[in-house]
Amino acid sequence: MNFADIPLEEKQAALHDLRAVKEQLAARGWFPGTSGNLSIRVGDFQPDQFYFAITSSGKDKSVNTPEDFLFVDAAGEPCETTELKPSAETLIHSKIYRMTGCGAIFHVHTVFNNLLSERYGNDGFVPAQGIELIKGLGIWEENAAIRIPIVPNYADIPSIAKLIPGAIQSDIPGFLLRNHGIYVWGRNAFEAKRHLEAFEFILEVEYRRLALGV
Ligand SMILES: CSCCC(=O)C(=O)COP(=O)(O)O
Ligand SMILES: [Zn+2]
Repeated sequence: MNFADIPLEEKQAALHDLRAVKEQLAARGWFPGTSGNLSIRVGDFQPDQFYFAITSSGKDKSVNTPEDFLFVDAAGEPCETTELKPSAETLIHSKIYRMTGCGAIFHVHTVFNNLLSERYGNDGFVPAQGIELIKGLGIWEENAAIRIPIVPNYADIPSIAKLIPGAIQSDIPGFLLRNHGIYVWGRNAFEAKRHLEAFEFILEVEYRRLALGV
């Protein structure tokens, strides 16, 4: 399927959903200092041919403008002639889509995801157990224990993208970038947002457990 063959209504729906999620996450203060990026995939998926709408690079994600999003292909190249630049982290989104076939990917920087990725960075994962919101990740086992993967952070985004296949676990829809932020994904925007909120809740509980020594 070529980009031009994807129905206009589907593209407009993706932009509508991206704007709604951007506003909701901005209201939580999850885009400090122009950080963070969001994407939603459109059309059919093949590992080497797919398309997604993604936030433009360097924008204040807490304000709405006509230049907030653009469509790119699997290589991260804009689908249409535009002055806009896709997120600097577009290749990370592209690699996650390629590996998972998911429908939406959200990335935010928060204090809790930064602190815990630093605390557990040498272990390669943040352990979490006994938190009801683990079910928000789609894991419904009794007293589930999970390990949230941590990927080293580099200024060179292709170097990060290369490490992503090793960090993707079939049952954990996200990973931390050390001292940087969190990436989450889902079949659609609703699921990816649920995963993001669940991860952030879990990380805050684990941080506070460490702080309280409980
Ligand atoms: C200003 S934070 C550094 C860049 C970053 O990590 C980020 O999430 C935002 O980059 P983008 O190009 O998507 O605006
Ligand atoms: Zn980032």
